[in-house]
Parts: sequence; structure tokens; C-alpha cells
Amino acid sequence: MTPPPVRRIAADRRATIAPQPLPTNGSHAQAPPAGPVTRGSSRPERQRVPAIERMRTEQLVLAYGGKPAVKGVSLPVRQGEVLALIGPSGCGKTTLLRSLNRLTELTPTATRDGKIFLDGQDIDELEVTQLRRRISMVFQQPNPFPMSVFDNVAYALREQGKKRPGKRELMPHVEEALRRAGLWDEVSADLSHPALRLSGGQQQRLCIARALAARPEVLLLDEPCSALDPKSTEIIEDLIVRLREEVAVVIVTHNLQQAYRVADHVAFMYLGDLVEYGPTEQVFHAPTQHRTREYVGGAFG
Ligand SMILES: Nc1ncnc2c1ncn2[C@@H]1O[C@H](COP(=O)(O)OP(=O)(O)OP(=O)(O)O)[C@@H](O)[C@H]1O
Repeated sequence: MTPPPVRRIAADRRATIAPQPLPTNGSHAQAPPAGPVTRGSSRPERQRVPAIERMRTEQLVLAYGGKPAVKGVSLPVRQGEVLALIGPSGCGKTTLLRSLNRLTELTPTATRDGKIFLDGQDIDELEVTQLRRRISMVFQQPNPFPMSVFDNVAYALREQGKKRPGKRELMPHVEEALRRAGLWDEVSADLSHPALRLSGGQQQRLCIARALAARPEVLLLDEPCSALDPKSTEIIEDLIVRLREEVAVVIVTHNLQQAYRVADHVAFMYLGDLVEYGPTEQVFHAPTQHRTREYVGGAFG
């Protein structure tokens, strides 16, 4: 198939949301180590789910002030699968992830070439608020709003409708989102509880519930466990694997063991290039590129 013509996107829009804070070294223990994946590494059995392509990037190029950060990446994103973006620091993982719902447009120096399609439609043809409803993102640091558990999830629902639905009307939807995020049992007794008083892991699941409430087709996760303790990490990894049945999931992670545990496909990036893309077992145990072999073997990080 001939790739569609390349088009430059204006990136002069000023940021309208605050940048996400970086994770702090708080009281939580660190998530499982990002060590190399060996043949003995565990990968939980997973149910086979039919894969449906929801997104595709074609010859995607992203640059900051003219300096390329992502260089001509073509990738599919499928529902029924988790796609992990891996690679050393600065290789362009987060830039690629943020471009999928046009968050890179909030960076004034960022420019983009190439195409991104959502269900076959060029994302530049979609209204950006609508697009970000269909492609939700969860960030490194849990960032619940300073309001109740209920209102955090209801926020996304209230934003959707023209008329503001009442609490009773919203309740089933809030419950459903909290259940899908695996948080309902822990918070259902008091939905008026302030979100900021939940544990870090609970806060991140609340952010996932908030992201799911608008029923997105694609869920983008930027190192969602990097600020969490091992137990919370495990809970969220289980959740990610379950969620892929109903939403396409793309995760950026530095933790190779995590990519191995949760992903169905892996994209390894290096200096902005997509070096290798393939099924998880293949990328980790039979990579075709020597650079991938070195990286997954722990030769550099
Ligand atoms: N807002 C920005 N302005 C200028 N350069 C940027 C900006 N954001 C990222 N970059 C540069 O783009 C390149 C890719 O960065 P990006 O954050 O996408 O990589 P990454 O693989 O996600 O890194 P990390 O794993 O450390 O988060 C790096 O060289 C980085 O310095």
C-alpha cells in the first residue's frame, strides 16, 4: 500500500494544561527491578483475545525545535493487545505515545510529519477534545483531582454531556468505571472520600477509572507504575492485561520485566528509530536486531 502524503502539522499552540509532575521518591518501595528478561522470567498465562486494529502510525516523525525525536515510525495499535514501547532514556517513547492523542501539540516547539489513523480516520480531522476522549492517557505520577472519589470519575462523564447529569444518573457509570479499574471494592463504602487520601496505587487506579469513564477506544499509559510499590504494580499489571480485551492499550515502560509480563507486542526504539517490532516472546528471546539483543540482554539501559 502506498503511504499517504506527508503533511506538516502546525505546533504553535500554547500549553493549556499543566505539565505532569515527575515521580518523587516518596515513601513507596520501588516497583520490580528493570532487569534483563531471561528464559526463566515469568510471563503469566493469558487468554487469547481477537486483535482488532484501532490505530496506525505511518512514517511518523516528531521533532522539537527541528531536532528529530521520533524518526519515521510505522506501527499498528490493536485492541485485544497490549503494545509496550521500550528503549533507553531519550529514545522517543513518550514523544511517540503523546503524539497518539495529539498531546505533543501542547509543546510549542514540537512539529510532526507523517500520519496517525484512528479507526481508519486521520486524527487531524477529528476535533481534539473528542480525540482525547477516545484516546485517554494515564501519566507516571497519579494525578487525581482534589475532590472526592466519586467526583473524579464523574468529572469525565459530566464533561461529555450537554446537560449536567445528576448524581443518581451518574452512579451506575461511576461504579462501572471503578469496577473496570479494579477499585470498586476498596472505595464503594465511601465514595465521598477525598481522592488525595487514597494510597498511591489506589490513586493510580482511580486515574485509570477516570480515563475509562469516557469509554475510550485506546488507553495510553506512560510508566503508570513507576511511582508505585510492588504490590500496587502487580495489581495494575493484572488490570492492564484484563483491560486489553475491551480497549487497545499502549504502555511506555523502562521496566523490561514489566514489558515482558504485560505486553503482547513490543516496539523497541533507539535514538528515535523503531529498531524492532514484534510479538513479545520473539523480541525478548529471538530478536532479529543486534541492538535489541543487547538492550533486552541488559547490555545498556
Ligand atoms: N519538550 C521537549 N523539548 C525539547 N526536547 C524534548 C522535549 N521532550 C522531549 N525532548 C527530547 O526528545 C527526545 C525524546 O524524548 P522522550 O521523552 O520522548 O524519550 P523517552 O524515550 O520517553 O525518554 P525517557 O525514557 O527518559 O522518558 C529526547 O532527546 C528529549 O530530550
